[in-house]
Amino acid sequence: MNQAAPESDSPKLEVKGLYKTFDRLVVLENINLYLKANEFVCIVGASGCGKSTLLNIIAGLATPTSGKVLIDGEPVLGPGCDRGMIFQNYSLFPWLTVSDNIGFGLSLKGITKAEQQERIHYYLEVVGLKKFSKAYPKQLSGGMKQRVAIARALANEPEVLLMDEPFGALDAQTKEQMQQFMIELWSKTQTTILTITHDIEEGIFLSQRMYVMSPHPGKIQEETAIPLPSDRHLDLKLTPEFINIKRHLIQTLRENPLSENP
Ligand SMILES: Nc1ncnc2c1ncn2[C@@H]1O[C@H](COP(=O)(O)OP(=O)(O)OP(=O)(O)O)[C@@H](O)[C@H]1O
Repeated sequence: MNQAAPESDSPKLEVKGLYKTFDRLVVLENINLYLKANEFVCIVGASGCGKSTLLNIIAGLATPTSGKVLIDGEPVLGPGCDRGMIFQNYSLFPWLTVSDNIGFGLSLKGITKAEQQERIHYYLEVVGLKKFSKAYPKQLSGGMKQRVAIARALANEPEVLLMDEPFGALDAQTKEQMQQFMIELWSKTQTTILTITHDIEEGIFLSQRMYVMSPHPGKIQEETAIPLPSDRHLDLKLTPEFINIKRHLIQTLRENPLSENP
């Protein structure tokens, strides 16, 4: 069920009546969603339901066929510094050190050298990589590379952080460490975060609200509140409250047909 934003609380990010068609294939149909400032929201859905297409449109990397995306009430017309994007494959510059990767966007924005250094140091500290400031990406583990990518996005101080399956390339243990890291980072920075994932547990653990997408065409099937404490530890995944939410979401996703698309 699509939900309009509550009137009294103007959203940080809003998607309104959004459709996307490739040739004659309708990939997204009437998507409506919102994020309040400082919220952590996940969109969960099966492969091929249009999650990446939706996130790319929100990022301004693709255009909708109709409908709009608003940040603080202003329409998104293309990529912008108000949105930081994290991809599954880290997308770091291999020839730059960790510090230079984090500072890359800052030098392009004309920020003074002194402020660049200040932000680099601050975000190195936030992601726990101070000792690796001079290392190159190839010297880092997958989880560390993703923390550099997150620090680089945050250093630009975006209004919203968008993450596309950010831990999908990591092994199970590192993935859980990154989920814990992300919750702590979110409490520290209070960034507004929208993540897409096909991992239901990850979605529940990270978010305050979730949107479930159904395929053919991609629609918002349900909005689900996650009424769990905001101070979360991985053991939360073993509690009856967590398992009940997981059961509900699994059953909701099972109502969907199998994907016939690539
Ligand atoms: N540029 C494109 N041209 C034509 N069809 C496309 C294009 N991009 C995506 N699609 C189609 O849109 C549908 C949704 O793809 P999308 O990658 O957004 O889904 P997804 O939910 O993110 O899947 P996954 O989790 O596997 O990445 C698929 O059927 C895909 O083939």
